[in-house]
Amino acid sequence: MPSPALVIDDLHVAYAGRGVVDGLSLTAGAGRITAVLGPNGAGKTTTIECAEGLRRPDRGTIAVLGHRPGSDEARAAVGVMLQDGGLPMGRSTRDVLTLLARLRGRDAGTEVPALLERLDLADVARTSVRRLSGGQRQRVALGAAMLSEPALLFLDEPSAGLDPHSRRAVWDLVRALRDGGTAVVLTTHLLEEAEALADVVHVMARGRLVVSGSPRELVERHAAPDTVRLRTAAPLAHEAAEDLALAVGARVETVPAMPDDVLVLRRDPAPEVLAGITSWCADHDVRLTALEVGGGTLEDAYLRLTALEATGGTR
Ligand SMILES: Nc1ncnc2c1ncn2[C@@H]1O[C@H](COP(=O)(O)OP(=O)(O)OP(=O)(O)O)[C@@H](O)[C@H]1O
Repeated sequence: MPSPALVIDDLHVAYAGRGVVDGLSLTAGAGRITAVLGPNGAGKTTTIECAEGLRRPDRGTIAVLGHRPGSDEARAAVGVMLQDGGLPMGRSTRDVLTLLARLRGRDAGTEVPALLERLDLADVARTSVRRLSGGQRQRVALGAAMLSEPALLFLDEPSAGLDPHSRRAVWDLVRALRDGGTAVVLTTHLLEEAEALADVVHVMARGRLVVSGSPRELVERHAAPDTVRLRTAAPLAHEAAEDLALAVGARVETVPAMPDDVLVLRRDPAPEVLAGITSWCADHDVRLTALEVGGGTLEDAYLRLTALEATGGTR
């Protein structure tokens, strides 16, 4: 078996004496999408910056295709999806991609128009990056990363802020890179994105690895099997969610914080429980917009794993 494209072994990083990465070890393989997940402040960015050679670890080793991060060999092999700041704002979409293609000695005349089509950017080929929408810029950044054909590509929330069509287009491109043999390392807070893309997920919390596995393994091992997920036209307040749970003998797992969030209840989804939920909603003038039962999602597994970590619990 070929050795992994990225090997992180016993990484330690402290800022002003405060440890933020604490003995982290993980790998990412060629031809695989590896997602690194974790709450804000878990140490994901710090870890990735060490792997990119932008930050020196205090302890531990990192090998990028066998090379030290930041070395010429590692730099030649690594691609990073630049966020807004890295793109030349005054140049047109086509110019940016053409310049990069030429720098890499590629056939810009053929490849750039094809890439613009693929990224759904043909209509804004002549528009300056400054005038593009956030989602369009995101796609230019991904196109730029693709042109460099890296062996190891770091992506930070590649579909953040994109509409659903563009998000799916970006996911297809990321999968195509993976299928071409690139080792893709993805950090994201969008669990749906990790579930759709990742072959392997590493969950971090407080600078440590909590668990690793495929999305399916994590769901099977860590998501609650008896789950009822419901969405309402307006998010339910905490007390209302507790009242509903009490009415049907369930436990509140997650309360919605944002308009599109789901309320997750722990309960065997027996017919009388579902009937109880709908009649509670009718009695309280609450409009149900979605009701799902059964096996959990990666989001359920993640929320349970990171909640356990926060309270120091065991799995
Ligand atoms: N340059 C720095 N100086 C001091 N502390 C820092 C610095 N960079 C990051 N930190 C701290 O290190 C911890 C880990 O930060 P990091 O950005 O790696 O987390 P993260 O998992 O990427 O979080 P997020 O999901 O919010 O991006 C945080 O507590 C952060 O405040």
